[in-house]
Amino acid sequence: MSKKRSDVISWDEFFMRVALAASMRSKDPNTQVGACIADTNHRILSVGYNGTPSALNDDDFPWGVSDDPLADKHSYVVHAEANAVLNYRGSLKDMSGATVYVTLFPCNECAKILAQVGIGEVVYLSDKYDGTEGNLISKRILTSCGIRFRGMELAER
Ligand SMILES: Nc1ccn([C@H]2C[C@H](O)[C@@H](COP(=O)(O)O)O2)c(=O)n1
Ligand SMILES: [Zn+2]
Repeated sequence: MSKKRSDVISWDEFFMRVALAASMRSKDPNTQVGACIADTNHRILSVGYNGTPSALNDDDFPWGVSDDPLADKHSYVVHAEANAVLNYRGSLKDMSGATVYVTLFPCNECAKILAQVGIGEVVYLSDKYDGTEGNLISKRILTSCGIRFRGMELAER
């Protein structure tokens, strides 16, 4: 009788790879972000990536950055974490204590949304905006709300 496989990927790696796969759907030429929300029973609740609202034709909107808010992508893009929360079709109560796996550390706006739906933990791959104003505010929000956060790395496969 053959033995079961023991070298399976961890839950952390599995959910982060789902988030990474979601990020590959992003049309943003500079920063592609994916998020995967998993509950305490290791079930995926929702997935999202950064993009314009689905009712909006993303060919008609800017993908660059500008001093003019009308011509700046940030004015039109919904963040990956926000989309993951908004895409969920179940009861928001299910998100209580859930973990969000995100390829980029959440901004302060997303931190508020994650706090409001009761997310318990944030696991992130990159923190490339570490130390910026928004990043510091985000960390203050998460810490004050008792939301744990930790970085992780993905091995090359
Ligand atoms: N936690 C985050 C942070 C940013 N995003 C999105 C918003 C933009 O599409 C892009 C950031 O663009 P950049 O300023 O780096 O050119 O990433 C997100 O979805 N989640
Ligand atoms: Zn955000």
